[in-house]
Amino acid sequence: MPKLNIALLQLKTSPIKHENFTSARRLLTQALTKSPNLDLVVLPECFNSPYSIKLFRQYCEPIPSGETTHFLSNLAKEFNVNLIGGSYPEKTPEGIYNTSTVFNQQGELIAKHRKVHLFDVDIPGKITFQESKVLQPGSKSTVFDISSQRSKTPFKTTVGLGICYDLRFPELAHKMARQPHSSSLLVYPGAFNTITGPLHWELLARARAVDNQCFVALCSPARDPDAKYLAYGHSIIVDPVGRVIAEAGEGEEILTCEIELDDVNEFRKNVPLNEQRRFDVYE
Ligand SMILES: NC(=O)CC(=O)C(=O)O
Repeated sequence: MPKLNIALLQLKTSPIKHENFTSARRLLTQALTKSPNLDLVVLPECFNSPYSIKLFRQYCEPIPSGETTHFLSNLAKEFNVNLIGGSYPEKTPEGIYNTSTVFNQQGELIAKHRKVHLFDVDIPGKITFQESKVLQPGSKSTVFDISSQRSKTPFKTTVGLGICYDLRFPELAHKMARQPHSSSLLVYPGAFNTITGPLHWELLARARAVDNQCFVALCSPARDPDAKYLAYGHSIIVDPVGRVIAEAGEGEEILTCEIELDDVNEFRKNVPLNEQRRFDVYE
């Protein structure tokens, strides 16, 4: 039975970029001490800086030539682990993107996702956030294959990747999880907040898992009570049936879980939604 061992590193971000690198390395070291068979490690959205419209410009860097990409690539290679580098602001000639990079065990950049749906909301008296004031939206869905030689049960599987607000859009998840990609796991580095987190974080993770009959993993930054933006925390992993199989609290934490990849095919066989869809009716 192929099993994927995953760790979500719910780290507390600092305004000092290098402190975030130190935290990522420290948590990864602890995670591997606890679970030496880790196949995939995930960092949170905006792991190298505070999540702030005012700061994206200050922290942005080119990918792959910037220091954060170098740091992540070296980390993946040094620890011999597949790594989803949360997200960080990417500087390009056409503007800034909120971008997630993925590295294999050799430290090679194997995928890059630019947040497609920008977090533009206004809930009066509660939260106003307008990513589009500073960021450009990505225009592609992202899937990639990972394999692992670390695991006791070597495997190859397809993973879909979104960032935070992307989670609210079932169409993007469907695209990543249906044929021809058939992702068995959808990963979203995400920084929901203390307003929308309690309302929708778990609900959306479970909804995307049930819709697509796959595992869903959301990796949040830890909550920092002194920060302007209060991240929700509660990094979470949901199985293809929609059950929460691991959940963190609010503070800095490493969430690890063993994912039985065969559960995806089994549940898709038992409840064959993919064969039963009626696109003739929906279109
Ligand atoms: N921060 C986000 O991109 C999304 C979010 O907080 C929400 O959808 O709620």
